[in-house]
Amino acid sequence: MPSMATGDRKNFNSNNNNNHPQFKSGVNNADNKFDDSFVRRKKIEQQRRSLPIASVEKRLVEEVRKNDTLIIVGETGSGKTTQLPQYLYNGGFCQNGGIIGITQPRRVAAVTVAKRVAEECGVELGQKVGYSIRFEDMTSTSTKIKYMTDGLLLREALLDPKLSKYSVIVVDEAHERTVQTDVLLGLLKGVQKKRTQSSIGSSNSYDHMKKGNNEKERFNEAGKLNPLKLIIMSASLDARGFSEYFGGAKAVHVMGRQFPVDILYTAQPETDCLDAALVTIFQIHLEEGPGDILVFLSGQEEIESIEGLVRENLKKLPEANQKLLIFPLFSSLPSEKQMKVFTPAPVGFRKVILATNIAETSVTIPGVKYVIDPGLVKVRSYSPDSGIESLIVVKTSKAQALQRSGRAGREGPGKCFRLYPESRFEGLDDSTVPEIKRCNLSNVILQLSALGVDDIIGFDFMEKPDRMAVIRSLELLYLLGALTDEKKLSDPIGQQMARLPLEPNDSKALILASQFDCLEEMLIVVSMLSVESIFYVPRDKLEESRTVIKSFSSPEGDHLTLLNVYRASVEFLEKNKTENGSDKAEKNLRKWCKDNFINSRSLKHARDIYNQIRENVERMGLKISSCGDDTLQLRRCLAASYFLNAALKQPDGTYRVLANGQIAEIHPTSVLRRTKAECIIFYNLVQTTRNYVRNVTRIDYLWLAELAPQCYALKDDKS
Ligand SMILES: Nc1ncnc2c1ncn2[C@@H]1O[C@H](COP(=O)(O)OP(=O)(O)OP(=O)(O)O)[C@@H](O)[C@H]1O
Repeated sequence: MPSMATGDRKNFNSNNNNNHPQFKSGVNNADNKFDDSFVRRKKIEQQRRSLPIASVEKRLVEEVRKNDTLIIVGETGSGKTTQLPQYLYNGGFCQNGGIIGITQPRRVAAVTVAKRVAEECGVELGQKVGYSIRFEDMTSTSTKIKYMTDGLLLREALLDPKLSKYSVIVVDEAHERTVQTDVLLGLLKGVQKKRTQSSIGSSNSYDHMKKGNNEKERFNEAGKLNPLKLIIMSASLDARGFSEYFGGAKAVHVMGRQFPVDILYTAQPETDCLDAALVTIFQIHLEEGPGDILVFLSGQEEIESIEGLVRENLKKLPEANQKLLIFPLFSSLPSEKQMKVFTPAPVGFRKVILATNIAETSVTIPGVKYVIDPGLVKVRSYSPDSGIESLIVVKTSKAQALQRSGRAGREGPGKCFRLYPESRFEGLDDSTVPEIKRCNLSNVILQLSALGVDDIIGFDFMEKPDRMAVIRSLELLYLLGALTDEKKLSDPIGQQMARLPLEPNDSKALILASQFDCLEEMLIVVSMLSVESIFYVPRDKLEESRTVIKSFSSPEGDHLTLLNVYRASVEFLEKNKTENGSDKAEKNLRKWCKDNFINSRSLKHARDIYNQIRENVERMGLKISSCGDDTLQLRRCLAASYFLNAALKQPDGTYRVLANGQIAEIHPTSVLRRTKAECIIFYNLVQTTRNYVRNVTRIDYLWLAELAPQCYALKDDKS
């Protein structure tokens, strides 16, 4: 655990190679008291006009008109994400009823950018400007500029293979090369071809299109679907690679950054990054001028650990120096708490935001002037040999470092403190290894199969995934019964799995649960697992929370514990509704959550997800029945669905994953951490300093051969 002696400092070397002209004064928190909506609109207008991209608006619109595919590279903060869609809208790209769709790799970016653009346009969010992310749709029939996650657009392609409602699609932050982006790029290439060739008579999508209001107008005079304009965008893009992939597509560079960012490096390598981050936070707080601090950390654990340390150290400072507000930001944090980060600090206070890389691209956090970058990131990693996907901490790439420093200097000049020497920066990889090269591909394969792509190896990927990883994922889908011997989507299981917006294992669990008569319970379990951190325990209440949380614990494991929490909350809510009415009941539920150390937003999110998946399975005609208190059925169903995540206890108390021999421990947050069941199934494996399995349930070893004979019948893995 890092500690900080008063007076600790880090020595930084500055490498300010920004030869930028003098900048205008930035927006300052102190202005807030004058912020009425008129002043704010004026300020926004002025800000928009001063963005580097503003000077090339006409040229960009012209280039999009002339080229079906365009690659745009421009510095972070130059205005690509917020401005280009507005330019295209004003340039008439929505006139024929089409929509401009902009994809983002992350939900938080899609939401916050849409909010900003709606504000810039002076419209209500969800009208002309909206966003759509999994389980949350903030669009309407009037939406013309739609921000969304790349995964969401992929799902839309399942229903409308020609993406016919879009006139333009902008793939933003393409440098991140998430697996969804890569699949999307291949798909969009195909869509462009189809759109160019299609005509009313032969178009399958015409029936689909007739349903809309103005949709017929999207056909040109020759009766063809208008071509799809495709824009690939980023600050740190290998423009040549993308251009080659798109058959020599034109690349344009938007020059200039709005404000300079001074880059500083530590003089020496840091052995303890958390400690270095902590010292740097206080160094900035005590020595630098006004401005908020954004710190990039690798995960929730590190964030919570630093949060506690900052609080402790803050108390030791004179009262005048204690005006530092701490905001965590990570993906499983309830969205309400995530959004708090974006509200300005009160006058005289400084914010410090402790974030994972969800704050790395696209987002502008108002007030941030200082960025602290320890240079590490947690990524998905997949071993085709073991078939196990895990999370590991690795060094960032140069592109990521650039994106991180780009979060400063958006409203005024900024500083980025890299917690490593400059020589290490030089040695970093230019760009991040595409996720498709390091993740389990079963979901991608399932989605592509549903789109009629059976030959995954032959699919037009920008970079081909590892052959072995494809084979492993095909195997998994085959074992789950989603694919036939001919590698086609099976009917009905594969078809049903592809229709559910979930990972293949979860979809299979729901389908099987209808046969095990426990779909009601499995819907709850899968929804609760989708939101990750249901319990929220402040650091100073660890002891107290243990007793409270114990009242929900099931000796059978975490899945049943989550079920207990959900059921208890529904019971509380229903009873309260009868006594106090809906609004009061919801309010009381939030208090109940707080008293029980439950994250109320996560629980609400789980309820929303539950309702949505329930609708999905109802539409699919699955039988929804409940096993009541017969939880044996539910555990057997979990074993039948997550059989590849089965593990056996070893004499030393660790567990051996049966499918690949990997050794892991039960995560400290699991209710089975102390009881040590003989045989378990787990939901996921996390690799930090050790291997941990999370969300664990006790099962009977013999069930595996009975319920998953395709995997276990002939083996005797107990030896
Ligand atoms: N929510 C916001 N609040 C205040 N200013 C904002 C907000 N969103 C954007 N801006 C302003 O608009 C500028 C351009 O933002 P935009 O996201 O369009 O840039 P970008 O070129 O896409 O950057 P990046 O490559 O980092 O995503 C920012 O630098 C900032 O000055």
